[in-house]
Amino acid sequence: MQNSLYIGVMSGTSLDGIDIALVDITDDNITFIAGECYPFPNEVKMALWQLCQQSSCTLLQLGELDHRLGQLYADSINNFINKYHLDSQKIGAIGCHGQTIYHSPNGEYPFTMQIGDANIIAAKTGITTVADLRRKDMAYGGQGAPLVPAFHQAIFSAPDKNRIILNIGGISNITVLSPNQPIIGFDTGPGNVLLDSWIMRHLNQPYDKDAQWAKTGIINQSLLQHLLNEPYFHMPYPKSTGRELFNIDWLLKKLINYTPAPKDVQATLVELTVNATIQAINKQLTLSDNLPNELLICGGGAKNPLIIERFSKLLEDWSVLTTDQLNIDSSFIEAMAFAWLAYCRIHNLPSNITTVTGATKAISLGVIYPN
Ligand SMILES: Nc1ncnc2c1ncn2[C@@H]1O[C@H](COP(=O)(O)OP(=O)(O)OP(=O)(O)O)[C@@H](O)[C@H]1O
Ligand SMILES: CC(=O)N[C@H]1[C@@H]2OC[C@@H](O2)[C@@H](O)[C@@H]1O[C@H](C)C(=O)O
Repeated sequence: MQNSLYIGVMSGTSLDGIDIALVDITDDNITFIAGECYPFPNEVKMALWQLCQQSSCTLLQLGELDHRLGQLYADSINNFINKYHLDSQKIGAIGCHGQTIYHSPNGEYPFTMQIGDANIIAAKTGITTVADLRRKDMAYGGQGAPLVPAFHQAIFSAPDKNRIILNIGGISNITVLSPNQPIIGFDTGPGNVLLDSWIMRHLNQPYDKDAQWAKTGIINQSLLQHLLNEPYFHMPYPKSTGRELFNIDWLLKKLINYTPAPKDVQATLVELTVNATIQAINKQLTLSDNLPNELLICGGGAKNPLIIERFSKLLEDWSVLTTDQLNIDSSFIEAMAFAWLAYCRIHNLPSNITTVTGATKAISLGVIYPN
């Protein structure tokens, strides 16, 4: 009998750390078993932050960071295996996203770059590892992102409602599951990336826990409209973005000629995250008529009470929930998705959705690194 346990590993655009999920996957069942988050050591976080912010480094720095992240992923997985007393022989495969350091899907030579050497993961854990999960989609003309919609379809499809899954990580992305309609999914824009950068700049904190600071501010409507004029928000899908566009420099440029108090900027940035998504839902989607609409939120933003409050208020006819309310831990959905992508690759099942990424072919994503 084939092993049905898979490990998924995700470190995302927030640069906060490594999420690991253990998932039991068979042809007709996907069950979350356990999840852990391993924060990055501060110097690794700083090195990644600088690399992503400046988009430049020496080849030596890049090579060493690729190796170091490979080791960090492997050590975190081994800790996870020990903590849950797992037998590595019983793990079908590890699916590791790696760390995106640049994503450029629309240039003359489109590319997406994830680091964290998967050879090291396979060697140190003794488990077959699947990585490089985005580039095959790009080779077929796709955006290489977002990839989670296929997984969302596998676990969240419902015949009797229009369900939108919203992941609010550093960047936000949606998956639209509407009965009898093709699946749509794209990045809506910033999730937490600007919120984190702004509070770091002003209060030297990595994030605004429970929106305590944003709640003291007042939304600046004219700044909000100015931010919402960003052309990315108005581009048709398929589309994907990242820290290359939405970063502190983007925000500082937009703030020229505006002088709100820093706490008001924080409040306005929460509203930007919420409104960019609502604008995308209202202007770019056609949902099946006469069905109830549900917004299902996951990712770190699901822990932000102000974000949830604003969505509930602005989508008053909708049911606004977090995936935790469906008993699926909102912190580990992306990591679960990479376990599932590994399962698909090992079984040679297609795992991209062409209507989402724009690829010309549905294909089994990822490269297998045997141990
Ligand atoms: N209690 C909380 N209050 C407010 N914000 C929170 C809270 N907990 C987490 N967050 C936010 O969530 C972020 C982390 O989200 P997540 O782990 O989904 O990011 P990620 O995996 O890097 O994302 P992605 O790959 O989807 O861009 C933190 O940086 C922080 O901004
Ligand atoms: C290039 C890249 O790493 N993109 C991430 C990022 O983080 C959120 C959003 O932007 C999404 O497009 C994607 O991650 C998830 C896991 C995805 O591919 O679905």
